[in-house]
Amino acid sequence: MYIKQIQYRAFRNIERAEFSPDTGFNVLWGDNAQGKTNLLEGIYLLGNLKSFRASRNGEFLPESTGTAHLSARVSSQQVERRLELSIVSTGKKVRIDGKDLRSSRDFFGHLRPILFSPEEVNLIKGSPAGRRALLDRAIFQTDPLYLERAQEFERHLRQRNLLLREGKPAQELAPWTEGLIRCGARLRWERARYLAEMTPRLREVYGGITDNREQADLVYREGEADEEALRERLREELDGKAERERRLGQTLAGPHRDDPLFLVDGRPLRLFGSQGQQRSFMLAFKTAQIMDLESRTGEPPVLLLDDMTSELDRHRQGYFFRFLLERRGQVFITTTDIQPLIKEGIHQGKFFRVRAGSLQEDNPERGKYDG
Ligand SMILES: Nc1ncnc2c1ncn2[C@@H]1O[C@H](COP(=O)(O)OP(=O)(O)OP(=O)(O)O)[C@@H](O)[C@H]1O
Repeated sequence: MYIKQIQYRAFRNIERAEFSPDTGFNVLWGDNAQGKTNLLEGIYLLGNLKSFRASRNGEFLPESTGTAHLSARVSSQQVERRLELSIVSTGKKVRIDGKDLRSSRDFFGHLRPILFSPEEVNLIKGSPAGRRALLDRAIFQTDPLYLERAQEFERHLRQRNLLLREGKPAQELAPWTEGLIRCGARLRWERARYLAEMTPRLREVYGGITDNREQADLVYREGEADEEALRERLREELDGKAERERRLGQTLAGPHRDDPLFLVDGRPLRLFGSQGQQRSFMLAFKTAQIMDLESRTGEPPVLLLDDMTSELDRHRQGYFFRFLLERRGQVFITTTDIQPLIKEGIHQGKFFRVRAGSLQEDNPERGKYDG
């Protein structure tokens, strides 16, 4: 899977930009606040319809008004498609090959970008919501329907919480409790199943980064069980908390309260992890995610690496760049300083200089490595 060509119009500080990326490495380099991350964000939006850093549509628009347009020609499994996204402050509209889509569901899966950004490392020590989001985003990349199932769960959760807050009697709550158990057990099952497949890879990669001096693990509840057993378990949890739920007016058990455990040598990183361990863990998580997605879809996903050099030391960078250089696949890397990338061997591909929201192809090292 790769982007053949991409266009931006009136998107953040990018008035108009258009480029044809390399099928391998693409380095977007320039000073701070020039628009490098905005360029990555545009790609991320074309894959996920949701940003990694903004929640309101208005934030994408210059002066918060007008319409932003993003479009890309994407090649996947030998099929080329044109993905288009228009954003106004009140919503988003999507088209594929010039046709309006009624549901965003049909938009997903044509471009699957995986992002590695420095801010994400903080999720490991932050609130459980961040760790859940990391896991949920990874699952959504493998199965876009996961989003719909998560939304269905949210709907039941909101309604059940409302009834709890209003102190409604048990019989009025019952259908929502049943729905919540059904949807909640399903989400737990999908999370456990995903992790059962990806954690062996994560352990292996983490071992590689630390020369097998440390062992990583990611534990989500008790692991995989069949859906029926998970339903029974959630029902018991809710029964046990019924009184407190009434008092507090909220649902106290379910996938929205779970906290996936990120462990090194059996100890939670959240409590005991050093900065270095958190970074290594995130690197291993992302690498395992890439490998997993690649084996499921049969083609490498598009990688977006936002300013990695600021976050990883030479050893970890070296490990990751060796992995990237060995695989096929399209990669977009932003940086203020290209020298460390060139030292790691990333001198093939295309270099784009980013200045005040515009970009120009410009390889400062051209010629040096030819032949
Ligand atoms: N909605 C918007 N309208 C106009 N300009 C915007 C909008 N949102 C962000 N910007 C501008 O985009 C620039 C930031 O771009 P970006 O975050 O891509 O920087 P960057 O090149 O990645 O920098 P750094 O290296 O510091 O991460 C800033 O100049 C900011 O003012």
